Amino acid sequence: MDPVIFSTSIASDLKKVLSGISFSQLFVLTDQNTEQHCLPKLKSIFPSDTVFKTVSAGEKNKNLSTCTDIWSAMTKAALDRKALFINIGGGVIGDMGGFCASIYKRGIRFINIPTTLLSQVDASVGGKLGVDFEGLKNHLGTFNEPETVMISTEFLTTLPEEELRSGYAEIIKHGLIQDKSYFENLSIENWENQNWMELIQHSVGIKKQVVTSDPKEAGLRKVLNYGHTIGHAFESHFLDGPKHLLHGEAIAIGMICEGYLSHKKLNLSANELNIINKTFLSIYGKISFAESDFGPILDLCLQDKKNEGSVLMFSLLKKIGDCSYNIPVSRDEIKEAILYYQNLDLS
Ligand SMILES: NC(=O)c1ccc[n+]([C@@H]2O[C@H](COP(=O)([O-])OP(=O)(O)OC[C@H]3O[C@@H](n4cnc5c(N)ncnc54)[C@H](O)[C@@H]3O)[C@@H](O)[C@H]2O)c1
Ligand SMILES: O=C(O)C(=O)C[C@@H](O)[C@H](O)[C@H](O)COP(=O)(O)O
Ligand SMILES: [Zn+2]
Repeated sequence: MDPVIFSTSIASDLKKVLSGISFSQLFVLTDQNTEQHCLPKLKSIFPSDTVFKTVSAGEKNKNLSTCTDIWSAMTKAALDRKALFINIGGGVIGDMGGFCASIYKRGIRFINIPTTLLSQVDASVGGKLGVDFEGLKNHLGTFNEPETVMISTEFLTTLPEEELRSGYAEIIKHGLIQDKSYFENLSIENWENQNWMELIQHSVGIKKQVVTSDPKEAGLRKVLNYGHTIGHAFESHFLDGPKHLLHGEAIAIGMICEGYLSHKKLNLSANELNIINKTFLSIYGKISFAESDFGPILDLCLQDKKNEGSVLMFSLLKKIGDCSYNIPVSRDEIKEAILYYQNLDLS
């Protein structure tokens, strides 16, 4: 069975899925927003002994302390190894809940119901699970696939616009790394009004094709990380402060900086670099930061999972729709790329 179900009637489809799985008990994880906006769409179908657990929302709670809280709730409920864990939420809940399920009693099965655009187009597929640690993105984690992923655009109706916009960055990424015509057909000026299901299905198709050929990121899968070396560094650096960036906003910055590196190191044409810059700047604008931010952001890049020893390895574009990986980049070149972003003209 294809583990990804595109649903137009999420409650009845989940009921059907559950009737086909034998489990001892259900454990349902939400965050405070998905408890309010998404759980009510499904609650009536859960058996009366279902255990519900809600955690605080957002990236700053994607950590071991929240995992401990989740594992305590699972233990208190005496979940056995035939229990089924259901994640209802965005990428934070999917990554962290999947991780908690995969570790508890050496692993119980889980289902993902992604409720943000970002988690539907990207985090839904590929089995990357984990949490942040000591300020580093997804530093602790594992690969493990859910039993099923159920995607419904019904959830997007309550999603704040900035979260929709954040998810759109991963859609643009999919075009840039693998599919030029997908990128060219995105209506950037009118990005809020799209046929979301069509885009989700296309993005999931691209992602599936990549992760099927390289599930554990030995090689090709690194292309999905375009924009993420520098993007994750920005996301981590600004996590606790007033300039907090959503994942998609951070990787949009990363994709501009890494577009510059692509131009410098792989001859991405000036014209295509300009198109990439205009695309991201028109949707995400520009953030400003100080000279004092550079050092910590560069240090964070040193911890990227694609690096080999002390060599920083990037995924960069040869042209739009064609991404290479394992490209060594020096600390000075990263600094130059961030300066390039800082000096870009918004007009
Ligand atoms: N595993 C992967 O392959 C993968 C891929 C991409 C991103 N990620 C990770 O995903 C995370 C980002 O995911 P995200 O953008 O979904 O963030 P998120 O999970 O924090 O969700 C964003 C916000 O939207 C709220 N929300 C979720 N669904 C809602 C709904 N339907 N209505 C109203 N509010 C809703 C959440 O409570 C949260 O406040 C990052 O941690 C990133 O590292 C993982
Ligand atoms: O699925 C992948 O592989 C990706 O790199 C997709 C990214 O969009 C996603 O943000 C992922 O969580 C990043 O993984 P990491 O290995 O850089 O932590
Ligand atoms: Zn991402």
